[in-house]
Amino acid sequence: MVLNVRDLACARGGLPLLEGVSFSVTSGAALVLRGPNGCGKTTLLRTIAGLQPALSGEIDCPPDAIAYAAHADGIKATLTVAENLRFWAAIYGTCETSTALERMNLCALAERAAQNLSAGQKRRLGLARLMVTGRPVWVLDEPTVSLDVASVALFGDVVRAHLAGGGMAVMATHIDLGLPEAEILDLTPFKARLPETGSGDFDEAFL
Ligand SMILES: Nc1ncnc2c1ncn2[C@@H]1O[C@H](COP(=O)(O)OP(=O)(O)OP(=O)(O)O)[C@@H](O)[C@H]1O
Repeated sequence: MVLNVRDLACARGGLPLLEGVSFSVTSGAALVLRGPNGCGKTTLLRTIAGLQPALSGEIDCPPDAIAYAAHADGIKATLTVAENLRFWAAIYGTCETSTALERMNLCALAERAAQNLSAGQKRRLGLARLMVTGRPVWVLDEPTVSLDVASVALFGDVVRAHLAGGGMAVMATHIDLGLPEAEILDLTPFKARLPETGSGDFDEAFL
């Protein structure tokens, strides 16, 4: 399987952010998006995940191949940890949740309501969800926020195992996940040019 992105342009709030973005990710590979705050990493990931349309360009990947993990963990507050994973497994038509519990160190918390988890524990549960989707393309937006050093290492192992099993990952992260083989794509050169207004830098100063 290959995720192909060709000459993609995307916008947020009606403002073009990125243009001319092209890359390919194949099974077993990871791509890390880099760039300053506000450059459009989240916007690009949302576009790839199908949550918003591209301005132009192509994304070649079956939509049901993608599992997206956003800033919000997407967990059900009143369900327990185990119930959350069973809920997601049912949504995605899979059934095995024990591996995700184990690999994200959630076994001891399995019967705790998600609303009573700490921020890092919630994040571990949100990331465990990826494992029960059974989907090969993981699109990850700052997956390590709130995670301590041990949990970052745990998640790095999970991503490595996903890649070794033929999956792939596209992620925005400022943290080293311990994936030396991951390609880095700096989005800075793909900043969209502002529409011609005739007044140049004056308008840009207010955008
Ligand atoms: N809902 C929104 N409506 C309008 N503009 C938005 C919205 N969300 C984000 N933006 C703007 O779009 C631009 C790109 O935001 P985006 O979240 O994609 O950047 P980012 O590269 O992921 O940033 P960071 O590294 O801070 O997470 C920013 O200038 C931001 O203020």
